[in-house]
Amino acid sequence: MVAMSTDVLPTGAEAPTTPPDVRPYDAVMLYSFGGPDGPDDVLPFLRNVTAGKNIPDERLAQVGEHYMHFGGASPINGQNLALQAALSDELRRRGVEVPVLWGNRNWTPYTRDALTEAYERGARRVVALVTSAYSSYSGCRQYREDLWASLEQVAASVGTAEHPLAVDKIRSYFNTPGFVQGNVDAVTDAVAELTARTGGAPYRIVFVTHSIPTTMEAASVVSQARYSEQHLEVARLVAQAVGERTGTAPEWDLAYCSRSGPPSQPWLEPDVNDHLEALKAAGTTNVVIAPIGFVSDHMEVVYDLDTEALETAAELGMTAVRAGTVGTRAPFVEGLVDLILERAEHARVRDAGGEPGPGVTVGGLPPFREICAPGCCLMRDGEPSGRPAACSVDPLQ
Ligand SMILES: CC1=C(CCC(=O)O)c2cc3nc(cc4[nH]c(cc5[nH]c(cc1n2)c(C)c5CCC(=O)O)c(CCC(=O)O)c4C)C(CCC(=O)O)=C3C
Ligand SMILES: [Fe+2]
Repeated sequence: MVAMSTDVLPTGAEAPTTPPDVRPYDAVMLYSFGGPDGPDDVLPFLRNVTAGKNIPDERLAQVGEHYMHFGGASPINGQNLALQAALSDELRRRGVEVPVLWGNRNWTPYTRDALTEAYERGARRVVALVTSAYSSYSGCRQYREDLWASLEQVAASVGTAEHPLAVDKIRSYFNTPGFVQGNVDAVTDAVAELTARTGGAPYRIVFVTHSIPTTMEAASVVSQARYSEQHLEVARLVAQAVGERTGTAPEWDLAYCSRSGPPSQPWLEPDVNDHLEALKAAGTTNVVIAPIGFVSDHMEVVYDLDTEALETAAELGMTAVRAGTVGTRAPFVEGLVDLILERAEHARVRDAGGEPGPGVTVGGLPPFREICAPGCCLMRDGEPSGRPAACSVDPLQ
């Protein structure tokens, strides 16, 4: 006689599928930077971005000019609409019923309007997904400060003393499988294109991100690894995976774009243009430029890289291919949905008085905090910002 087991499903049977649980959240907010939709928006947008900051008029005129090359419209809004649709589709595919809203810090649709709409539609608990994968003042805390200010505005407009809805934030996701895989796929495609153009000559990968002041870099260490270390980790993982896929071991570097601020203020270097020059002088002629610092083809990518850096490379006689950004690539979108569901599970555990397990990561750095530590990313240019920030242990720290 063979003992029959009743607690094991017979081979080939489908497990009953219950959709993943997104509770306690009743809305997702894609939370982005914003950008102008046309020439008349450019100046007011730049005034929003630079309010209270020490950016010389000269630099503003220069950046305004970059937008004018593209009809006065930033590509970022269309890219966010596409990501919003892709996230909605992926959530629906998994059977998760939750609206995906979109709110920006610096242009319409503004965060306060997205949150007011969410409130009016009955949402009380929202999970925010920032369109920046890395932690620093610019990529994390500034979003949290603007979120706090937006929640104050929503409270004022609906007439409550307390914030009428609670917003949690998805952790910085640079070291998660979907973001890294999306970049591996994008760089692999670029290597294939470069190889087709050069006949397989040796090449180098120049990873690029947004430069920040060195004071902001130093303050980003509170977030578990500095801004530059976060990028070096992604670069290492991507170069290694691309090497495995292509049967090469590509050499690589990390360079920076889009610096602003007065020349006297140190920012992270080398600038990508200077770096291409140095590489050429040292004998490199073929490069893939991989903008791992950006989740889609923002103005920094289409202007500072596609216009300026590719021009520099051409002047130097180099063959350069700019790799895509993760955009709406499937591994990235699926990874973001995994993060939304992970955050929901962690919120349920905390609500029940428990301590959630660690989030999923790749590589050697820890999962970044979901609830920011006191003083996290506090400095922009050497001074504490002095503004309350949402999604932290204490909004005033
Ligand atoms: C780290 C970082 C990210 C990545 C994280 C993230 O994605 O959020 C980012 C994103 C973006 N930055 C953007 C635009 C601008 N950033 C500026 C100014 C600054 N950025 C900084 C850093 C970052 N910025 C810093 C340290 C400054 C100096 C002033 C300050 O301390 O804040 C200025 C003012 C003019 C200038 O100085 O260039 C503009 C117009 C856009 C929209 C682009 C589009 O339209 O496609 C996006 C996505
Ligand atoms: Fe910026």
